[in-house]
Amino acid sequence: MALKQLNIAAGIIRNASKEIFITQRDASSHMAGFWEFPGGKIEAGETPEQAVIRELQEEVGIDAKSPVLLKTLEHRFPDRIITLYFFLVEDWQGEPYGKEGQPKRWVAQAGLKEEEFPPANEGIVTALKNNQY
Ligand SMILES: Nc1nc2c([nH]c(=O)n2[C@H]2C[C@H](O)[C@@H](COP(=O)(O)OP(=O)(O)OP(=O)(O)O)O2)c(=O)[nH]1
Ligand SMILES: [Mg+2]
Repeated sequence: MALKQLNIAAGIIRNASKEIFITQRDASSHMAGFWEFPGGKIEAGETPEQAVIRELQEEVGIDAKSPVLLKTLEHRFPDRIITLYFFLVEDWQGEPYGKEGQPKRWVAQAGLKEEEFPPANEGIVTALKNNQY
């Protein structure tokens, strides 16, 4: 069986106090219960930047301005290969919230924990913790 190939755009929403807005994945979803940077699948005909702007409107209710691509990571799960495009979002309109009813919280960048995120996020979480971005 061919592996599913998914392209995902996610937003690292960071405020002036160096806190990052994260949300928890639904119990019924892939990677259920893990915390994530809000985002989702890049649709046909969309650029990763267009996708992250749309996903942040849909999931957390903000209009992201000038997202900056920080890092692209590929991860192979038993049933799928995903490519993740992580964007830094420091400029937006609105106040992020769990628009789909998902739990959310602001967490200090230095207090991020790799084990709270899906395995594909390890590289980006470590880089953020180490103040690489
Ligand atoms: N948004 C997001 N997804 C992540 C992260 N890390 C990670 O492995 N993923 C994986 C989990 C999922 O397999 C995939 C995201 O897909 P998704 O289910 O959120 O897609 P979507 O928002 O378009 O949702 P849907 O329309 O299919 O319900 O990427 C992350 O930090 N943020
Ligand atoms: Mg999503």
